[in-house]
Amino acid sequence: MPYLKEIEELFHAGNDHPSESSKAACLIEQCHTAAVDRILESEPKPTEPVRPQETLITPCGVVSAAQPECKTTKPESTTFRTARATLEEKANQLGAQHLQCTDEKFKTHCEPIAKHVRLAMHAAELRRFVVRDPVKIDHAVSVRLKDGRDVEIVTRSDFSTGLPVFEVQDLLTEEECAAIRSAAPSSMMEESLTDNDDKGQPISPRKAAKMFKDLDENRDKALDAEEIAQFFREAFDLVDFTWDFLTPRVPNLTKTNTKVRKQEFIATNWNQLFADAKKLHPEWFARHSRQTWMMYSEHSFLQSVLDNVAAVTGLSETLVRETAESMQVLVYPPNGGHYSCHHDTAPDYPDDARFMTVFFFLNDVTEGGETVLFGTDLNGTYGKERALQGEEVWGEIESRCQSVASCPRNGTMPPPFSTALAVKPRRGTALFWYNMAIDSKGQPGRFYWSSIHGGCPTRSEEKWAANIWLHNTRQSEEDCGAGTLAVEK
Ligand SMILES: O=C(O)CCC(=O)C(=O)O
Ligand SMILES: [Fe+2]
Repeated sequence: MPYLKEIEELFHAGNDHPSESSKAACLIEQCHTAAVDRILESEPKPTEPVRPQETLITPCGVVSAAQPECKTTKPESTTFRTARATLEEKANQLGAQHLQCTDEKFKTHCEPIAKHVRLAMHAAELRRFVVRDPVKIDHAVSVRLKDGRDVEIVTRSDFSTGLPVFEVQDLLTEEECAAIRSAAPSSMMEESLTDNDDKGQPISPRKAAKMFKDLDENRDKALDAEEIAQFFREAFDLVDFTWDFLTPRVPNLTKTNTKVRKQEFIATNWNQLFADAKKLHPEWFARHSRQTWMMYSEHSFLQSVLDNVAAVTGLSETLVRETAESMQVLVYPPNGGHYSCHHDTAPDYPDDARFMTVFFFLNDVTEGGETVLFGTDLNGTYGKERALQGEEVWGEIESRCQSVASCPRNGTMPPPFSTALAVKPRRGTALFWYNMAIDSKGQPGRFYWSSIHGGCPTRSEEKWAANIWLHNTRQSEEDCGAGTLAVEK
């Protein structure tokens, strides 16, 4: 038993521990280490192949300015840590404080633990989050899908331009696009923005007075244009408007008198104003689209779509199935259907965040409807530092990209987004990007503010699209997840 000798040696090496208890602790530690080492050597390869390393980066494998926490080139393996934690836990359960690492004790205590660890390690390996190495813009890698088709994964943006973004043409077949569209008829879809229930009804004076007080942040007893804009954004998802639209609807408001006092605030029928805006200017709202969700359990053909997501992202099929939210299908009406710039996840919910976005175009759109990654900067105009900034910088960028005026006009992006990546919808193409970094523990961690993006207004055609979001935690089937594969018997 080679490991026993090793344990003995290690025990001698740790013998200078002063007290009996720390000696025992040391012994257990060594015992664990030896067991884990042994398992690492004998561990059979997982049944599901792990993707080739050169196309992937592990949490700290590629050191980049966008990942300052990843300074080491050789991080401690997550697998090892998980295995160790499992051992520790099991050892404690077995009352391991008094465990002697004799051959027999090793057999009775460490071996069963080892078996457990082997399973844990396999599971850990399959659940390793990896970020695809973007290499550089236009870098292309070919991947064979399960159905034998070859697709190319092309880097459209990398860390130096703000965010790794990849494009895969024809990841969905024509038939898959058609099947998704017919399974989700637009008539059955819901408005993406929940409608205001009090259509046209005035707000009661008491409620209005309270709202006014909350909105008057600078306490000058009047709402200025910025405070009104914030009110519209928060209450109605109205992210854009013109003064000309407001003046006939708000008493005493003119081109020169741009403040709304309490009396006028109470006298204005804000719900009517909102209803008018909805009818006359849908492009002013945060989004104008309809949507529905498709459960993987109800549409079996989507399982192979998930497998293809695994193939191109480099994540295991297990991880993709466990972390995928149901597919969200979207349809944007012609003439102004859009989704203003936003993040798909928020820094405030690190415990269950949408780690990755995989976005599919389900039809060709000849004009308009581009997906724009507003946080990217393909010419490096703003420098790498911008991607590392927090809310102070990105809050300002977000307020600038919310209006549809930030979208391409005649094929070019207006400043200050002239160098942002804009992708034209093409049937079957998938775009994917990361909403958060993988931290040094191999887990999704720091939020990427630069993942801000949006869907630009449609022109004469409608636009169909779908999202598969991969979370940083397992999604239960009721929560839309795709379920677990029986790989860890
Ligand atoms: O339609 C697009 O291009 C973007 C949609 C989007 O960002 C979303 O659904 O979260
Ligand atoms: Fe989005």
